[in-house]
Amino acid sequence: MKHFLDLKNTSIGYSEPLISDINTSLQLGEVCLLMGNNGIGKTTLIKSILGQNKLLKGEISINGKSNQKLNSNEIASQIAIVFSKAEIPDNYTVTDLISLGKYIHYPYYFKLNETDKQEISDIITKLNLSEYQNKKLTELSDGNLQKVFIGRALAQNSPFIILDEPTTHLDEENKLMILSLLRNLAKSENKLILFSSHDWRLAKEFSDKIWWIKDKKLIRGISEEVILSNPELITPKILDFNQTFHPPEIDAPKLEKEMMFSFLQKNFSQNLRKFKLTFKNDFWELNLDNFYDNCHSFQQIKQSLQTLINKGNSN
Ligand SMILES: Nc1ncnc2c1ncn2[C@@H]1O[C@H](COP(=O)(O)OP(=O)(O)OP(=O)(O)O)[C@@H](O)[C@H]1O
Repeated sequence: MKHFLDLKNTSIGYSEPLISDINTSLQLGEVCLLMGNNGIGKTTLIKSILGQNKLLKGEISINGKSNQKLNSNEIASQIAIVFSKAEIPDNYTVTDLISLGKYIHYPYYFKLNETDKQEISDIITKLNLSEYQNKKLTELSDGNLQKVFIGRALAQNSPFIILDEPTTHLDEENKLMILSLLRNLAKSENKLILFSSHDWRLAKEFSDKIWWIKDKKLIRGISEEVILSNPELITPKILDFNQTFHPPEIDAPKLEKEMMFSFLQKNFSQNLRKFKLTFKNDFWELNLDNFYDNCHSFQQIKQSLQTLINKGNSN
C-alpha cells in the first residue's frame, strides 16, 4: 500500500538528536495523536515534516517525494498546519483569516470565486462560527480563535493537516466538537490528520494511531495497543508537575490512582513515600507503620495526612 507520509531512518533535532532513527509511515484517512512530555521534540518533529528544520539523518517523504525537494508552495498544497501559538494578523475578521487558506491556490492574485466563498461559508457553519464571521480576531475568545485557525487549514484543502495542540484553549464541548470534526474529515474526505495533545484520555478516542516520543525514540502503533503495552502513558507520572512531591504508595485502580495522585501533588510538596493509601471502594485506607485511618473523602485524607506529618515533625 502506498504511504502518504514516510519517515526512513530519520533523526531530528538540533546539534544533538531529539528523536533518533524513526522508521514509520502514515496513510491518508488516518488520525494520529502525537504525544510526549513538554520540550521533548513534538514541535521540532512537526517542523521537520514541514521541511522547515534540516534533518540530522534519513529522509521524510510526502506523497512519494522527499520533503527536502519540495518548495514551500508544494508543501502547502500537501500540508496545512495549525500552530497553537499562531500570530494574529491585525484587523482581520474571521472570514478574512479563513479565506487566507485559499491563498496558496492563487499565487499571482487573490480573488475568491463563488465556489470558494461557498466553501468558506460552509466551514464557518461547520465550526459554529457564523455569529462571529465579521468579528475581528482580536475580539475572539481563545477557543473561537483556535477554531478560526483550524478553519483556515480546512480552507487550504490539503490532504494532510497537522495541528500542534489544537484543543489547548478549548472547553470540553468545543474540544469534542473539534476532535469529532477532525476525525470525520479524515474518514469522509480521506485526509491524514496528525495532532499533538497532552489530553490522551480524550484524544485517544479520536485517533487511530499514537506516536509517542520517549527516550529519544518514537514509539508508535494502534492507539489502544500503544496505551496497553505502555501503561506508564496513563499512569500519574505523565501528569507530574510538582517536582518536590514524592507520592505515597497508592494501591487503587487506574482512574482512582490518577485522581489521588493529582489531588496529593496539588496539596503536598513533601515526601510522602512512607505512607500507603489503599482504595477500598467505599473509603480509602491510610496507613503509616501500624497506624490505620479510614478516610471517606479527599478532604479527610488531606487532614489526616497533614496531622500525621505535623506529628512526625514535632517528634
Ligand atoms: N531553534 C532551536 N535551536 C536549538 N534548540 C531548540 C530550538 N527550538 C527548540 N529547541 C529545543 O528543542 C527541544 C524540543 O523543543 P520542542 O519545541 O520541539 O518540544 P515540544 O515537545 O514541542 O514541547 P512543548 O510540548 O513544550 O511545546 C527543547 O529543549 C527546545 O529548547
